[in-house]
Amino acid sequence: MSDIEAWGRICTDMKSAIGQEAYQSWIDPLSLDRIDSGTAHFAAPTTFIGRWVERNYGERIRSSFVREGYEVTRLNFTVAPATPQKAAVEQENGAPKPAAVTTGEEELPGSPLDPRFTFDSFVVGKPNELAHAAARRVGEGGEVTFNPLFLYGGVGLGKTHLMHAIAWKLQEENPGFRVLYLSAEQFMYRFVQALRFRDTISFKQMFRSVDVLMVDDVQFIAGKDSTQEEFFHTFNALIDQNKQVIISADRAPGEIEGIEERIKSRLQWGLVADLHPTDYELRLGILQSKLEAQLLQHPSVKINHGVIEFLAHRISTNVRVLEGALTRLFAFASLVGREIDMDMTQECLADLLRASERKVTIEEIIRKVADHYNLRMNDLLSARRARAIARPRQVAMFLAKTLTSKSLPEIGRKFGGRDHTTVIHAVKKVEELKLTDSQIAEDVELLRRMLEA
Ligand SMILES: Nc1ncnc2c1ncn2[C@@H]1O[C@H](COP(=O)(O)OP(=O)(O)OP(=O)(O)O)[C@@H](O)[C@H]1O
Repeated sequence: MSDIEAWGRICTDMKSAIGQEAYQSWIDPLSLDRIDSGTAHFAAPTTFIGRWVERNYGERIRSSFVREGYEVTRLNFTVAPATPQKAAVEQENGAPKPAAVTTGEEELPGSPLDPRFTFDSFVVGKPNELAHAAARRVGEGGEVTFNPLFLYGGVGLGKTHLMHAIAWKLQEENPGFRVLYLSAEQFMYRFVQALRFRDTISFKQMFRSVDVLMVDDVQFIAGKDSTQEEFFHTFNALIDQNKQVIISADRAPGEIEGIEERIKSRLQWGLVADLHPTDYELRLGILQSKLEAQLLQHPSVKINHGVIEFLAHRISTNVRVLEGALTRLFAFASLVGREIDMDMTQECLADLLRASERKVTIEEIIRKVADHYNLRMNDLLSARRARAIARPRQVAMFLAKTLTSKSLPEIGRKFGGRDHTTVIHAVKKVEELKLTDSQIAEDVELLRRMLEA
């Protein structure tokens, strides 16, 4: 089955679902370019059409792709004229062309902004509160206080979401602002094109004429000397004019290898804010907000209590994976007409659950337990039998048994060369205490969460 055939079938369904007129205005002008890494890439005649389709038909298109057997979690619209074949077909059919809507944005060669990535849809928790607060401040415009704003963090933690949210907010607050958002890869592509067509003057003029420049994934220019040089000049020119620059990367400026020292140092001039890995509470908050959208889209699907908590607990890699898991569950449930329960979750997400299994080590457990009870690690490994030490040691052994796949003798060895029967006794003891001693139950739960976060 080709991607195009699948898209053809989706189009036929859409036509009957949304009506000929809406179909003609919004869906027909799109052409599917390719599907890769969970994203369906379309060419759309204008940014406006792409944005409208995302807002009004995005969920429907994504779930239609899932029904066709594709794991599509995102749609990406790039402004491009209709393909020659499509244009020819349109001419033959006399089909009306969609009205071209010109937005200020289209004059700049940036990437389209995702309409879902706004501040309203960004869930804030401890791990991302600084980055969010800084992004909000910049989004509100006004006096430039920190320049550049440098946002960094691991894969799928919300850097692009925050960048888009800033761009939306800036455009909303200052409709005349020239905000240019693009990836570092696109920056390089534009630059190489300019060199090729000997048009670097227009390139420089265009980049220096913006009010706000946002460059996503700047680590991409590592090792690309002339692009770095040009980026450096553009960056300096804008900062000199007091124009806001916002940069994102997957690590802190000082840690990006292959970038000149002078650029690294400039990148640290303003505010460097990182997005930490998500914790359980943040993941729960994000899932709850995404759940609302899924329930709206699939009103007949029911989800059992505990499933969301289970996902927040088990999938701790990145938010994109978490979102994809929820989308997949809902698509599956609506397809088979069953409610989402634990069995379905385990079965449908087996691959994701396996991949995100976090390997907790016994050393980590000993360290965390010692910290928690204000002891030294050596106390837990010692032969001392005082209750203040023996109880935490039993808790640590219990956690080692339940959170790792190590055998009882191995655990015993790690705890100062103890016998496996001591470990069995500790596990039993903590299991009993959890039922009778609420303090122990709380300690164990807290430690488990910390270790699995
Ligand atoms: N705090 C959050 N609240 C709501 N959604 C979030 C949050 N963090 C991440 N997401 C969602 O997770 C997905 C991945 O986020 P995003 O693309 O911004 O990550 P990224 O950090 O730019 O990743 P990459 O390193 O791959 O470029 C997006 O759909 C985004 O909306």
